[in-house]
Amino acid sequence: MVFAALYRIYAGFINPPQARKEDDAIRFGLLGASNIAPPALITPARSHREVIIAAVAARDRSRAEAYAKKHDLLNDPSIDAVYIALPNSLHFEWALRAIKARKHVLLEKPSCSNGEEARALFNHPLVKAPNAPVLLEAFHYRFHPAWQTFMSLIHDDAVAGPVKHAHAQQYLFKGVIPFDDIRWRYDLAGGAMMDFGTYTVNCLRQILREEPSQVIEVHWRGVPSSQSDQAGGQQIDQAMTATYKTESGATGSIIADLAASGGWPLLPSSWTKNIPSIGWPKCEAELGEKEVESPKSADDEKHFVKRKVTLWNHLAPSVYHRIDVEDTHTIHRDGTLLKTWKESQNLKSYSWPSGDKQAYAGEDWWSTYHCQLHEFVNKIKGREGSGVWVDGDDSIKQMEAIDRTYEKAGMKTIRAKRGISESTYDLYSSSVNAAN
Ligand SMILES: NC(=O)C1=CN([C@@H]2O[C@H](COP(=O)(O)OP(=O)(O)OC[C@H]3O[C@@H](n4cnc5c(N)ncnc54)[C@H](OP(=O)(O)O)[C@@H]3O)[C@@H](O)[C@H]2O)C=CC1
Ligand SMILES: O=C1OC[C@@H](O)[C@H](O)[C@H]1O
Repeated sequence: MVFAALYRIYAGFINPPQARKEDDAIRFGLLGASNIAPPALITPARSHREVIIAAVAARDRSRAEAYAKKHDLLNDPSIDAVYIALPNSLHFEWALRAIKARKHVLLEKPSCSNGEEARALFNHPLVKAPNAPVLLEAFHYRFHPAWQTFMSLIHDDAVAGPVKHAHAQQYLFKGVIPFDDIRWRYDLAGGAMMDFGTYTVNCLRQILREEPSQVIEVHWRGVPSSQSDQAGGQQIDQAMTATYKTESGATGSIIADLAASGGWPLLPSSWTKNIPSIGWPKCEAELGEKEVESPKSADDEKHFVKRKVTLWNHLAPSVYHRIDVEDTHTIHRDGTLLKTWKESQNLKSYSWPSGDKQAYAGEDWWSTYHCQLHEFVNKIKGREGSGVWVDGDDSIKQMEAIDRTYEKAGMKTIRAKRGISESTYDLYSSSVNAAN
């Protein structure tokens, strides 16, 4: 098991097999010499026949050249698609510019700074037009078979009742993110909710298949005062927890902590509060009871199943993950409980099950980013693909859910300030006018 995991790390993130490139491969340009581009695009592109990383644009030419050299990038002006891994506050502007230039866009999450920008971007006439460039918010985890298997176990009508509660959590050790990181900058639309929080809310929306429209409670922790000046005052959330309710009455909870510490067992919390700690990343769904057809019950009896499904490590499942399914069975007669038992299974899903519609050429070592790139290319090439996608309406609703959470946290004015800047608004309105 350990060797298999090491191999998946090596092939997926360090040294994938080099593919021979097709003549009509998509030529990507990178916007920003970012830390995430190597694992998210440059490495998966190495083993993709139809992707070439052709150029990198950075604020400083020598930095772009050094980055291109380090990652062995060609310099080619004929770009078909761009990968935008800039600070969050620049996503809207640069996605708009790229779409205007008719480039396909792989846009890092969160797609924009807020719902206002997301509505303007994803409803833009150039994005809605027939033959518009492909625009995808990079929720990479959704493209991996582990996530899709998790989804099918939750939404399997044969045994699964309605989702009653969803939970998602992600932690990073305190100290992992440097002091001057973009995540701690209010002016760059940083914050825990914008970063890890955007995944956890996205997971909730996927599990619930409904919007977490009501925010019940939010707690957040700001950056330490030593850091708050550069972060933009006490306006940046280092961690956030929130609970939600949907229209149908289902509930959800999230934990997003970019600097986790304390909570060590057996030791007083005053000793450990500054010691980095970690919680496992996981997503959980608790489903309502479902009556099932069953050979285990007599004619006058009813057989119910209540399911709970947990996916451990949804964010990097190609390294390791586990899906725990716990089904609680009950047999009733005339409303009286006769018998109850539990059935548990642990599943893994590193590639699509054979015979599955989605069982294309994926390898066990494909990272979430590789799976995402595969679908992005399919979309550009007009192929059916696996059917997994993140559409514009989804990305808008996602940003609106983040907005609601910040508003409930009492950070409404902060969110409003993150609105579309004047110069970007000019770019936006001129491109809308040109498209109409
Ligand atoms: N999908 C995933 O797993 C991950 C996604 N992300 C997302 O990717 C984006 C980038 O994150 P990350 O790679 O960690 O960030 P980095 O700080 O490593 O990269 C951001 C890049 O943006 C450019 N940039 C332009 N303007 C500014 C500015 N004012 N301040 C700082 N940088 C600027 C810089 O490139 P240059 O100087 O070359 O112009 C910089 O390298 C974020 O939106 C983040 O949410 C991040 C990590 C993981
Ligand atoms: O998207 C992300 O995934 C990995 C994290 O380390 C990072 O903070 C986040 O931006």
